[in-house]
Parts: sequence; structure tokens; C-alpha cells
Amino acid sequence: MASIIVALDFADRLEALQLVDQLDPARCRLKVGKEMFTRFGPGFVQALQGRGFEVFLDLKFHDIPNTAAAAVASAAELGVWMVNVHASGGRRMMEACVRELENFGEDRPFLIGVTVLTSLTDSELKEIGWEEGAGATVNRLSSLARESGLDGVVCSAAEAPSLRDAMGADFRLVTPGIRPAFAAQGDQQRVMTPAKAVAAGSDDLVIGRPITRAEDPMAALVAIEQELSESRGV
Ligand SMILES: O=c1ccn([C@@H]2O[C@H](COP(=O)(O)O)[C@@H](O)[C@H]2O)c(=O)[nH]1
Repeated sequence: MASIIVALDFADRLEALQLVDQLDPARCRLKVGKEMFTRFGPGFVQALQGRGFEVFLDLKFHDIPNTAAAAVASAAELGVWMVNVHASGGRRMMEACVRELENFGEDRPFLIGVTVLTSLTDSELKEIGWEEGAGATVNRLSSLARESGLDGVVCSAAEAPSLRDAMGADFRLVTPGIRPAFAAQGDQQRVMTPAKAVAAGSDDLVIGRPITRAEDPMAALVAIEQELSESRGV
């Protein structure tokens, strides 16, 4: 069954924790990204873990192999559930990260590769020299990530069906850019509703503002859970 990962992007630690304290670790995981980690550091991750949550540390490392591998090891020491690197950092960088995580045995976090940010369109990709467009680029970077030993990728749900076919069932597809019908698209470009994302083959739905910026965040989460149950015929 697909999981929900709530993206905590808050400038205020207390505001984030007020939301977290209404959530149930049995029903969702939490994502800490660049904003909150830069402001509040490992202590914030530990505060979430102390409340029983599994944490996806979404820092999207992209650096030379030695530096990226050391950063991933630091995340593993923090005991996070999942950590990520940019697949465009290349094979040697990803392989170095995988090797480093072998030191953590079965306690290691999942390591996934960011393919093409869900905020990017084909024309924006052309501007940075990625001429093939999102679909083909995501396929290519996902193959590289799998060959390098990663557990899965971050992609948009629009790319999930072809990746699921190509990569098989045990390659994790983590999809941000989830937009329920009631939510604004904002800066996201390659978006999909929760039910369609699951039908497309997503394993983990990363959902931020549709929940965190809703007038009633818990009602928004319940509506999303209901959409998912109905799509499963539950
Ligand atoms: O391609 C990517 C990679 C990461 N993200 C992150 O996911 C959340 C999405 O939040 P929303 O508020 O639901 O848009 C956010 O933290 C991003 O940094 C992504 O959106 N796309």
C-alpha cells in the first residue's frame, strides 16, 4: 500500500510541531527538507523521531563522490528512514554513497536518486541543456540510479507507469507534485492527484502544502486518505 509522506516546509519550528502533534506515525511519515534542516538542524529531526515518526531527510545531496558519501553517512548516523542524492551527480557519486551505507548494515536508510524536479517543464529542461524532456531524462537517470545500487528514485507520478514497467516492483518510486483536486498547483508543474498517482505506480506520495497550508490540515489529510481508500475500493 502506498504511503503518505508529509513535507514539513515551515519557517517556524513550533508551527511545524503543532501540526506534527496532530499526526499519527502509524498513518504517515515526515519529510524534512532544506528549509527546516538549515534553520533547525539535526535536533529537529530527532524531535520528530522522538515522537515516533520515520523521517525522510530530503537534502538532495549533489557533490563530488567523497563529499556526497560522507553527507549520506551523516544522515544514516542520524537514523533517518530515507535520504536522497541527485542522480545527475553521476554513477561514481551514487556508488560511493551506496558503499558508504554498507557500513550501516540493515539499519541503513533507503537511498534514492532525484531525477528531474517536479517543478520543471520540458522547455525549462531545454534551457539547461537537458534536451530530451522530462520523460526520457527520468527514465535514463532512473536506470543509472538502479545500476549504481540505489533503492529508487524521486520522480513525478506522470513518469511512474513507464518506470514501473522498466524497473520492476522492488524499485521505490517516490512522487512529490501531488495535488488533490482541492489544492492549488503552486510552483509544481508535473502534478497528479493522490489516487491517480497510486494507480500510476507511486510507492510514496510526498505531500506538503495541500496539507500544511490547508485551512484545516487534518481535514485535508483525511480527505486524501479517503480518496486513496475509495480508489482501492475499501
Ligand atoms: O522533484 C521534487 C523533489 C522534491 N520536492 C519536495 O517535495 C515537497 C513538495 O511539497 P508541496 O508543498 O506538496 O509542493 C517539497 O518539500 C519539495 O522540496 C518536490 O516538490 N519535487
